Amino acid sequence: MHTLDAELDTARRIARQAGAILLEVYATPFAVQDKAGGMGPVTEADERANAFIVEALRTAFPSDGVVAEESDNSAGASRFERCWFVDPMDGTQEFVHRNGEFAIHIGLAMGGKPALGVVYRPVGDRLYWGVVGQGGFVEDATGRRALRVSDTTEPSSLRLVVSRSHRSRLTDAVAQRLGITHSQACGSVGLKCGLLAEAAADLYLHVSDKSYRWDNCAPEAVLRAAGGILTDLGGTPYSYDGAELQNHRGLLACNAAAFDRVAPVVAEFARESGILR
Ligand SMILES: Nc1ncnc2c1ncn2[C@@H]1O[C@H](COP(=O)(O)O)[C@@H](OP(=O)(O)O)[C@H]1O
Ligand SMILES: [Mg+2]
Repeated sequence: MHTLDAELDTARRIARQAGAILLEVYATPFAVQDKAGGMGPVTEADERANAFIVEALRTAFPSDGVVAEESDNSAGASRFERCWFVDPMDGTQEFVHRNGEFAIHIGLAMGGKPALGVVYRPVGDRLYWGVVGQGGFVEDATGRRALRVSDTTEPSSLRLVVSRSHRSRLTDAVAQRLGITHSQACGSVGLKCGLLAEAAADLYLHVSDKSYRWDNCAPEAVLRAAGGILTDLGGTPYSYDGAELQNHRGLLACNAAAFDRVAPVVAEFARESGILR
């Protein structure tokens, strides 16, 4: 079997280099613009990191597809056997609020499934990576540790993590239905999945249709490498072949031990709320 060692080394190197670009801009009084279509804020940092990562991936892997948040993805209707999904800065709102909770996502999907993911938090120099089926690691100044999700099975005992800036009323309602009492907020889809992958949280819910495959490809690969699961709110995995980019059906990320008890409750809630039809 192909090991993906070269892909992993390259993605980790590119993520760290892109992190340096984000930090360079973070140290300046950067301007913030609103993207068209309610797509949220964007800064010079998102755009510079996007251009750098896309160019580096195209040079290293010229025959792969590359879909990136700040690129023109209008060719997205084509399907790729191998496709990179890049979020040059996930958690732009947190970058703007200067709380450090933003990350670079570089994920590789093969045959529409996440195969490899790198999630890098420049503030704190924290790098998560994983290859599905082969495990994953987190590395920071304190060292390198293997990733493994928690084994809590009881839904009401799960530690929920939710968006800091895009928390919805619906997220609180579904948490209440599960009987959850413990929740924390954190910016970035990748950093939330990282918390699950290192067993610092057990469940993540994103109850909106306003996320895209670059938000979840690398996070899903890291989480699956650690033994976790990421699906839409109906419990169905997303396909990452490039044909559809918007996550119309929200996000559910969970440890494997509780997934079968959590997913039906979340799906029923999502159907009642009209998020799933
Ligand atoms: N109004 C909204 N409601 C829900 N999610 C939104 C949103 N606007 C943007 N998002 C998505 O939420 C992602 C960040 O997740 P979080 O809120 O968990 O930090 C954003 O990624 P970007 O910051 O890369 O644009 C974006 O895809
Ligand atoms: Mg994002």
